[in-house]
Amino acid sequence: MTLRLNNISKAFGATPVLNDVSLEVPDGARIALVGSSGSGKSTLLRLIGGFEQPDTGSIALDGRELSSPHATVPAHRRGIGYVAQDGALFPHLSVARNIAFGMPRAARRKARVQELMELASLDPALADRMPHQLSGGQQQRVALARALTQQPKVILLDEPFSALDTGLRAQTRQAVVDILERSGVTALLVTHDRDEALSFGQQVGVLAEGRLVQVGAPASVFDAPVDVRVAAFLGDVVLVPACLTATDAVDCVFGRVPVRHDHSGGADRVHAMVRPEQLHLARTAGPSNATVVGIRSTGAGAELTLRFGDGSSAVQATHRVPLHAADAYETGCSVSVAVNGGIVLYPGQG
Ligand SMILES: Nc1ncnc2c1ncn2[C@@H]1O[C@H](COP(=O)(O)OP(=O)(O)OP(=O)(O)O)[C@@H](O)[C@H]1O
Repeated sequence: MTLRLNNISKAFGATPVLNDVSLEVPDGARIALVGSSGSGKSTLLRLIGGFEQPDTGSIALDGRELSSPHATVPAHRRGIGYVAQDGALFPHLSVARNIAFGMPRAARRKARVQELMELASLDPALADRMPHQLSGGQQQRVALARALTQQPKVILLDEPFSALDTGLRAQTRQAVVDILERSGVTALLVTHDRDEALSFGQQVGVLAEGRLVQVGAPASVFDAPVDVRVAAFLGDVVLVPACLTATDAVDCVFGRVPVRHDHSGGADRVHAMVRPEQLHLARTAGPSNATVVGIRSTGAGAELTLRFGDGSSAVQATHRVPLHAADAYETGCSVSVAVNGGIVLYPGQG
């Protein structure tokens, strides 16, 4: 069931919230939309779910228009399931009754509830528990099982893991991905957590101030962000002034480095972006291009603050090293830093 958003815009009063958003979610795909707080993520889900109407544009599911300037299909007729941030289970109903609640009365069979609990990797022994007797991760899986009872064509997940602590969040996310995969349902997740977005699905979309600024496979969006803002939103960045040579390479503080993606638009001044994970460090008594100006223990290792260049053009970056390698460095020491892989080029400031 392909979900298609065409040129969706939405304002609340005079405040524009979504601006010309188009997106195609292919049948059975999982897509994560990531954006900072207030970027319009929940509003977009609410439009797809039918809880709000777009000002312009249309939403269609497998060619059937759900929202358009001419017609609107009410929320309960869209075949779209919704899982909220806190799961929103009925506190006075057991797990089994929470799940059965979403089923048509005639279909409320114990076997079907058990089937859904199994699909959601929920121990059958939990069937009679009340929501407050479950962990946060179990509550989210019950919420997902309940959303699946109506056999929706699409499931919308609104920051479903944000209330969980770090370990449980990753574990529950993987469980939910497995459940969605088994059920084959098309899923759209919104989150402000970049790691969550990058590990959820086949595609990730970045929302910034109501615009969908980039959509693609997680690795390609992480590797070739369209601008510095998207780059910094999805991961740590090191941005250094660079000089474009004639041979698809730049000269910068790291020496001559190949260009992997050029988003500079032919600007006179350019900046090279690398991820700190690409840096390769070696302590040196010979020629160096950086100085260690700070060392901070992170438990599992150390985070080095490096300064490249000098005076007004100095750039600072942090780089993590494992525990066994941390002893090789001290504040003030010189290091030679090389870049693994190429750089991404953006217009420079000024
Ligand atoms: N019903 C409403 N009436 C007026 N303004 C609204 C309404 N719903 C959302 N907004 C505004 O629209 C903007 C986008 O809100 P939205 O909840 O979609 O953002 P979000 O990206 O999901 O943020 P968060 O991550 O904080 O939940 C915000 O400025 C919000 O205040």
